[in-house]
Amino acid sequence: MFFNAALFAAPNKVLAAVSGGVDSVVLLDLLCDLKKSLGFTLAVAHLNHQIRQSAAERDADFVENLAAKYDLPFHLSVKNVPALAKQSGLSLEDAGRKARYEFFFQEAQLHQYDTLALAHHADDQAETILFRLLRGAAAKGLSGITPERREQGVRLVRPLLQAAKQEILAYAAAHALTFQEDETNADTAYTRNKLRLEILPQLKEINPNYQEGLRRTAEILRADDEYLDTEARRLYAEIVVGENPARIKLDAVALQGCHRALARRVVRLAIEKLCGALNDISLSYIENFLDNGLTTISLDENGKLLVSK
Ligand SMILES: Nc1ncnc2c1ncn2[C@@H]1O[C@H](COP(=O)(O)OP(=O)(O)OP(=O)(O)O)[C@@H](O)[C@H]1O
Repeated sequence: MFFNAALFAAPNKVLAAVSGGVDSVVLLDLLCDLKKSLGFTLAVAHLNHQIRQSAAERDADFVENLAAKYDLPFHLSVKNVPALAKQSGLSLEDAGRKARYEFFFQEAQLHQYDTLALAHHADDQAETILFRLLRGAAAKGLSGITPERREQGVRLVRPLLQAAKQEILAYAAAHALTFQEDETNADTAYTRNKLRLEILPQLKEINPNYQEGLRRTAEILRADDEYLDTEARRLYAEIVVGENPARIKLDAVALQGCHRALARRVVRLAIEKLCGALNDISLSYIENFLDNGLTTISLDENGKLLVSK
């Protein structure tokens, strides 16, 4: 299935996250087409990360013009991601992701969009799973990108998750769609690019259906993860002894006494409650927290994560 149209229905108010790259340009074109037959509401959101100034402005202008071409409302935010990364100690990639999702949720809530559509595709899925596997990950990380989930009252959907990059490029060519190229995508100094450009093609030679194998593994792990997550949420409610938007304290004895599989999840849940949609928490961070008998997670005034006894 190239595009999962079943994720959309008439009363939906959809906000499409458009970076200007080919994936989200194709997503927007498909959504506009579907809107004609289903009649849902559609708008475009773009975040200017200010990472490479001239390219960032070029992308923002491009997406604004694209929204105008389709006659859609356009929501823009500009965030100084390099400064945010410095303040918080996050990588540029993580700080950009955090800023992006905060903006998407804010806009969705402000304008009552119930659905946020993102253009992740099958190659992103394979790349994400392998990247996390190499770095060390639990079932949640290896269950990959979810096609549909709910967060902060908004439904996040990825209708292109089963589409291969080649199919997306072919659609763009067939419909004469123009898009912006990200020059850094070709730079194999970045691990993710090296995976995408060098390793994934070799995996394809070994098994042309490797993406399907990874997809199936991810699906099984997702079900395991959902079950354990429900248990962890129940446990969290029992062992949290203090909770406010900047600080969470867990009961030390209860945390040390429960199974490591659940303890890891309780700590992750606490971090997610403080950091919102930052979903790439490293496994070693959580292991250190538990190994050192820590109980408290907090955010300093710059949004930096701190842990203590
Ligand atoms: N600057 C942006 N403005 C609006 N939407 C964006 C922007 N950057 C990315 N997106 C949306 O997020 C999707 C995923 O982007 P990308 O693959 O660059 O991010 P990622 O870091 O790999 O994934 P994620 O942010 O979900 O973890 C894009 O297809 C697009 O829908």
